[in-house]
Amino acid sequence: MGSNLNAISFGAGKINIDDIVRIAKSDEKVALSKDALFTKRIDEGVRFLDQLLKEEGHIYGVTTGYGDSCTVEVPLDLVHELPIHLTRFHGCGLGNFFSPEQGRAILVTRLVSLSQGYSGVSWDLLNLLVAMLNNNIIPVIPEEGSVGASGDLTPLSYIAGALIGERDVYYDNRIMLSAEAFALAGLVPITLRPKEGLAIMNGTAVMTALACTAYSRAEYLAKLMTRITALASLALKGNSNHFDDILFSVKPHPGQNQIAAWIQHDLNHHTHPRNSQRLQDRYSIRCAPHIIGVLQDSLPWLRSFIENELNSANDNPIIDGIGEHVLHGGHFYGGHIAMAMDSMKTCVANLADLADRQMATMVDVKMNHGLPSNLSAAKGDRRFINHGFKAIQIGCSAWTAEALKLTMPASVFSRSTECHNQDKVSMGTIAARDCLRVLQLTEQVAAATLLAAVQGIWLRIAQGELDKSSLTPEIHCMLDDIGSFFEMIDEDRPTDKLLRETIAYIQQQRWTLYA
Ligand SMILES: N[C@@H](Cc1ccc(O)cc1)C(=O)O
Repeated sequence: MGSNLNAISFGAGKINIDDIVRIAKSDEKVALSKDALFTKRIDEGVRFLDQLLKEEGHIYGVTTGYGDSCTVEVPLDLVHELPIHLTRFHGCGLGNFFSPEQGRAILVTRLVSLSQGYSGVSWDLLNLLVAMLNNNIIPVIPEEGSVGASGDLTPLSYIAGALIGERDVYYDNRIMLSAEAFALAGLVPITLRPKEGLAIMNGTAVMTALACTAYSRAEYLAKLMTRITALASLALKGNSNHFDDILFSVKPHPGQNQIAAWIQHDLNHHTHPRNSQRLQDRYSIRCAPHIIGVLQDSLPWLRSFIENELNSANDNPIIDGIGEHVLHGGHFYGGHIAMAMDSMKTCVANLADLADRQMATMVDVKMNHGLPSNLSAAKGDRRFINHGFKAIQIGCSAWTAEALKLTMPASVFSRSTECHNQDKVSMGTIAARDCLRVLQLTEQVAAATLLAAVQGIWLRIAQGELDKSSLTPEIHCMLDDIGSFFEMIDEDRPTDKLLRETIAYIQQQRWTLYA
């Protein structure tokens, strides 16, 4: 742990979205900070809780039942069993399991919160979390069962349960009991101290971790849809004046302007028309900066919501060991992440819709300015039996409809629960899961539209209507790269593998866009 000199450290300084995404995707090592104030906070939190227990014998969630059961006084000889019960009765998660990558993101996000030093947890607990990450022992966490406002209690119980050796983990490409994985890695499960079960579970780590990964995908999609729009405009012989910088200077949304400037650059457009003879393109090309710009302009506030939640102590009660206070509140309430995810999924689904409309325009001879029907590259008689992008375009309609359907906000579906103690909850984890699904569907539509636009450009070049030398080096480079795995569709063939490969490249953020 401490010996990892290059490891990113927790407990001093802010952690950002990119850190979480990077650590989730790799086996990058983590460590606890040696910062003096951080060390003092952890030491004093533990000391203060021990002292309170000795002197007053009464602390909520330590010597009482949980939530609505807080009026139940637990006899002192049973207090040490309470955290184990908390982890066990919340072991009722259902649905699919988060992937190892998502599990890593959740684990590290909980570590960021606990290492704020306001949760009263011990070094043993923090060290074991660090060791789990560094040995890649990742809890198998079910996706469903959190209302996102008593924290992600149920899914996070799978971290707490793993720490005491009782739940399944991913380790060494297998799923096994955490006790077994710990033994193989030379680690020992811990006994949770009073308050430690609550500290792990009573927070927003699941939704916040998912929000970090969603942010990274959405940020990339904004750039990718910008590039796809430029490619579609080239394929459609579009009007590059629509992205003119003087035009955009009169509407000052900075993100929208950025998108327009990127498209203008991609289209090699450097002149300003005195009075244009050109037709106006359909909105899915002409208004692309206005559509993608909504996401682009939202990214700063989305980042700030997510990173403030990430760098927060989001459990209850808050333990200020240095000042000697037990502070009761509701910091497990994930309202900011709920709103960020509900908003992000709306912005992203609009990109699916945008791409779907661009696709529809490119395949349709009534709108595509002289490209073949369904963008088929078949020639002569072969045209009669070949169908080009027809089924892919139908697929886009389906993926887009599904994405748009998922934009129903989750945050407005608060249910009063837990005997009306939790009578207003955030549903942030559902919002985050919806958002990830919308991202997946949108990446699918984007992959299809990207391939169609590239095929459209190749056809246009072959028809002698687009001069290759007029393209920017960046566009050349991307076309060449796509040509390395995508052959023009002339004779009908199944394209599912090609589409999956292209989606994977999008998710790996293969193309460096507008760096
Ligand atoms: N989130 C509750 C605690 C709680 C924990 C577990 C429960 O099952 C219910 C409530 C609080 O801090 O007030």
